Amino acid sequence: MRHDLAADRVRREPVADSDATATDSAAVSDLSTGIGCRDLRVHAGGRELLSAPELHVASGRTLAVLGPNGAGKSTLLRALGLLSSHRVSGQILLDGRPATRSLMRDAIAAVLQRPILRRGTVAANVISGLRFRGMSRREARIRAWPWIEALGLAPLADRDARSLSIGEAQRVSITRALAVGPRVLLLDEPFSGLDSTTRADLLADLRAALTGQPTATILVTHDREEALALAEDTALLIDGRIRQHGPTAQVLDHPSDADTARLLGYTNLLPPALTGRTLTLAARPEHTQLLLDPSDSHAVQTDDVRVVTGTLRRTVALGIATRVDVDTSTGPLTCLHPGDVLTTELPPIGSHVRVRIRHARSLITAD
Ligand SMILES: Nc1ncnc2c1ncn2[C@@H]1O[C@H](COP(=O)(O)OP(=O)(O)OP(=O)(O)O)[C@@H](O)[C@H]1O
Repeated sequence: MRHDLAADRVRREPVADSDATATDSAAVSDLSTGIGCRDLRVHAGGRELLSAPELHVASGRTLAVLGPNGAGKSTLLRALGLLSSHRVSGQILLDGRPATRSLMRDAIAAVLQRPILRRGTVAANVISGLRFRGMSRREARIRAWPWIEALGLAPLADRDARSLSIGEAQRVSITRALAVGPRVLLLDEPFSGLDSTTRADLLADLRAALTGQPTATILVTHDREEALALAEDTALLIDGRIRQHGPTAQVLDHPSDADTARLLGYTNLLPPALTGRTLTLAARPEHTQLLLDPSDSHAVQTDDVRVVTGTLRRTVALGIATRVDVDTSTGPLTCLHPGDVLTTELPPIGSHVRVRIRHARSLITAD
């Protein structure tokens, strides 16, 4: 099925060639395909919302733009798609050339946080994107049907779109976007309102559907799991600036400073005064654990393991884990023990305790 879809897309989009679908590192630097920008700046309300000196997503690749609320993720997406109502300067590139509104309109499809469906059936909604681009009803149906099947919507094809659950509606919205064969797919937090199972299924189906397609995809999200599931590359956006950009697994596991550490779940910051190291370290709570046995051999410090001391402040049973908060001389630490830790195993609140930290990452700045 996906092979047919890919072949079909190449027939419709002569600009796409086999190089454009490559997923090796060469594709990352291929500036002649996909979407990108140079010296992009966005201003509104008398301040700069975004500054992106350079960003590029090649055809066949997916970039996740990960950032906290208000970081400028939607601002970036809208500016790249020439959809912004703000003051935008700089250059937007489409397949290596300066983009115009009409070129961009033909090239992109967007999926937003809340699916917007028209009246009519699921099938009518999916083909509406193609109809909007001037295709006859018959041809649009022929083009759209493989996507309806690939995204598992065939059993719902004749259902009234207004009767769908939010997860089903978002699936329709994504299928409609894929069916037009966009050269650029912009996804603005499309999974954020979905329960975890629905979200995981849709992410997996979308990833499979995009594989082999000459589409440059940008996913805006604040969720690390979504970035991991969908994107080969990730950019971390904080306060309107791209702080890190690279292969997803590498970016997610190597925060460079305190802000990116917090964004990536490395919420325990350990200053040099606490660890004796020259740089601040950052660690995830799940890699930070109370040493329950005073003679524990795991207490040995190595390059990868630090042991620090503090005072036990509180414990919270979370069902799948037990959270233990410890106050150190330089600030609080959060430990996460898998499963239930019996309260009888824990020292009393206020006790002097030792905490073992593994997989800590050095931050470039000592903040
Ligand atoms: N018209 C405007 N005038 C002034 N500031 C604005 C305007 N529109 C947006 N902003 C600000 O721009 C910043 C970035 O907003 P944006 O919606 O791009 O963030 P985001 O990362 O997508 O956030 P979220 O995850 O909450 O959707 C925010 O601080 C927002 O308040």
